[in-house]
Amino acid sequence: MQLLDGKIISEKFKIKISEEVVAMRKNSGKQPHLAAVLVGNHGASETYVASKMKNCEIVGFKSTLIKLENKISEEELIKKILELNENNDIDGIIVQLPLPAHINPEKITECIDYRKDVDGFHPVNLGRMQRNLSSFIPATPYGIMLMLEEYGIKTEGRHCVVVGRSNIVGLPMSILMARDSNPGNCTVTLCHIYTPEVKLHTSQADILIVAVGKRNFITADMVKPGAVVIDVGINPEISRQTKTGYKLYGDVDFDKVSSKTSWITPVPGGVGPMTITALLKNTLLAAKQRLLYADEVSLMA
Ligand SMILES: Nc1nc2c(c(=O)[nH]1)N[C@@H](CN(C=O)c1ccc(C(=O)N[C@@H](CCC(=O)O)C(=O)O)cc1)CN2
Repeated sequence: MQLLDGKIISEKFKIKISEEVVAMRKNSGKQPHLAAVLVGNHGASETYVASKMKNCEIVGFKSTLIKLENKISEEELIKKILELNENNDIDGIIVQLPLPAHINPEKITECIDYRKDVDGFHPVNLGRMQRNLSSFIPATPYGIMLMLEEYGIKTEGRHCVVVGRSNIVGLPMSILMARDSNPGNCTVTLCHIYTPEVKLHTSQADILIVAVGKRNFITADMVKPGAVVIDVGINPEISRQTKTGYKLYGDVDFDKVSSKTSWITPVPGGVGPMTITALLKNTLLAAKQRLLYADEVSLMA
């Protein structure tokens, strides 16, 4: 078993991004700028957004955090996003998920200018991605693709099983792995938490990607010997010893599964850091596109 180390890979990518930012600033005076909208006081979201802002600083981006109250109306939030769309200094916009229950995330996603949608959640980006056209790819699946590429994992002709069909991870992941690309060109099965006898599918996977948000969902008997296992789950649990603080667990029973695999991601330190790095790459791309095609209607080639 070998570890797919997201921490190491993400550091390598961040060095490359920083170098590109230095060159961009020197040649054009432009500095990529990410705006993050955080609604309410969701603890984990606050941590993730803080990490995004810190990483922007590390690679030399500008960043703006817009913190809004939990009780903000959908209309007010849309108004805020439309202002960010119009702000010429901002290249990328993200709205941290989940949103409070009274706000429809689909409606919010569609309000973001797709040319600034560095989360890649807008239907235009999803459609373009499915057609293998230039687009922003959702950060977690993009981070996984970068990791597979970096470690030289062969995907072509292999059977990839994705468990979890969310719009931000499972669904786009299944599209990317099926696309005519490298990584990609897999035979893909997309399962979800209600798929009957999910083990019948997972145990046939050469590449198993799991994003269901349930600790120990994948046990050793569900994994094919020699499989590549990518664990997207982040499940915090209070430490049993200290009863204070928490430890993070994935969706895969790492201790029992890892010895059966050829490659596996740890949690933490696997997919999570790559998610942030992929967002930085998307923001840099947005800034480059805006610089190149400042007066064009469409920014995508
Ligand atoms: N607008 C978005 N909302 C959400 C996304 C997203 O891509 N865009 N994804 C997730 C959360 N997420 C990013 O926002 C995210 C999750 C985890 C990590 C990460 O670095 N995890 C670390 C552990 C961090 C910790 O100690 O808590 C790891 O796995 O090593 C980064 C980003 C939902 N919402």
